[in-house]
Amino acid sequence: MSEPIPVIVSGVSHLQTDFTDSMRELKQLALADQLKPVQEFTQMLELVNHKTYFGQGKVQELKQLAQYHQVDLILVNDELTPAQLRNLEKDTKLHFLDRTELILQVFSQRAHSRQAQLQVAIAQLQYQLPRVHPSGNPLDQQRGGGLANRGTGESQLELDRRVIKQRITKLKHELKQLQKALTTQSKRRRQSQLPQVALVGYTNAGKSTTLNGVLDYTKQTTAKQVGVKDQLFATLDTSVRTIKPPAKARFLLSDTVGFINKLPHKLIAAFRSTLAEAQNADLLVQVVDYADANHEQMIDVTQQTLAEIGIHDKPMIFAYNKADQVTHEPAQIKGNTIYYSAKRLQDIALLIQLIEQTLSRDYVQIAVVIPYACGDIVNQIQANLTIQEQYFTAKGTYYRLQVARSQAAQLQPYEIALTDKPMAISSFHQ
Ligand SMILES: Nc1nc2c(ncn2[C@@H]2O[C@H](COP(=O)(O)OP(=O)(O)OP(=O)(O)O)[C@@H](O)[C@H]2O)c(=O)[nH]1
Ligand SMILES: [Mg+2]
Repeated sequence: MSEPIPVIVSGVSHLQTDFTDSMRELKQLALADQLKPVQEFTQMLELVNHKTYFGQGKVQELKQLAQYHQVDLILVNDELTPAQLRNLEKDTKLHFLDRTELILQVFSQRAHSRQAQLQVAIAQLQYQLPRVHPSGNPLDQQRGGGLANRGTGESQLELDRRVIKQRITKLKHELKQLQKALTTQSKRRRQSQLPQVALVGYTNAGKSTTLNGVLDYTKQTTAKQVGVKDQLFATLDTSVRTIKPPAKARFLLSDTVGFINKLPHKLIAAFRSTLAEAQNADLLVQVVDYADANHEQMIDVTQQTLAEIGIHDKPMIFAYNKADQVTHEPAQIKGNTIYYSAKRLQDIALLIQLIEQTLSRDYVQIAVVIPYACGDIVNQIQANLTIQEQYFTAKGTYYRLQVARSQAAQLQPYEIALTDKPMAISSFHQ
């Protein structure tokens, strides 16, 4: 691997209380992008300078500091406007990467599936579009993989913009095709009649570790474990696993992309479909890094981001993870909240119990008659649902079932009244 590029991490403090944490997070993002922060540079301003972000004098100071440290890449803790970016690069001959572009770069390095790659590429091109400019700064050629500014004047600029727009259209088209196929998969999962539970939360909270813990606890050694890393945005794709707790009803558990403060809006929009599993879920488990002093703000960011992608009013369990770093007490459940460690199997057992309890609160009893021609549905019921009674009738198989409300809705075409018990036949011949 090549040497990490040294960078100065900079930002304007608007006198907000979480500025230090936000700068710390910017450094973690830098590390996640294989950059090496060597110096911090901050300015206290009520409002950022609309032309140069920092005040004019401060920009010269930054230039000297960069020379001193022999650094030519500066990270900025906010999203710069196209004009601020252009002026800063012109005035200093340095290269600037703002928080948005940095997050986009980290995402683009981590994106493995074609869907994630397309989503990030579209967000990156949309970010670049208003920022292409004929500055003549050779560093600009690094931005956008050589696609963007070549600095040969207006016509080249227009050409670049057109090329970017065409690429966006092409990628969006490809994404749409791909999503059609993925929607079919997700629909099939919904038809599996299993309740869907999604792990959501701030990046690095321990969502993937929790999913792996649940797989370990339920001894599902054949189900694939998901990647875990002490790094921001280790997970970019949604993974779904069927959980089979011994002697209990099964459910689907999905691991999703983590959130972060000031997550670029374009990226949120792009990831809407990746988060479809969370949108369709019957229950969300918000994993929180209890050991992080800033965890309350992380919960706020998660709630806001969920609202932005249209997820409101879903039943939610608050899962305060990494309790091992906070207390020696064993896991505890208080209402819809659990304090646990994803690394302790006995804690995972308690989490599964809370999930089951919460899901079963929403359970109903129904009776259905499934025609003999609908073998698929019979298989799904036999494999996944809690069957209380079952026998053959002249019209099909009778089942009395204990199911989540969402599952009941899917079986509605076959539903009969619980009091209405059709006559049994001893066997059937097709
Ligand atoms: N001490 C301790 N560390 C934990 C616990 N759970 C997770 N971790 C660590 O926290 C780090 C992040 O865990 P992940 O499971 O990758 O977190 P994530 O929420 O999936 O993160 P993203 O995919 O980046 O959003 C890893 O280094 C884990 O080993 C825990 O209960 N206790
Ligand atoms: Mg993860």
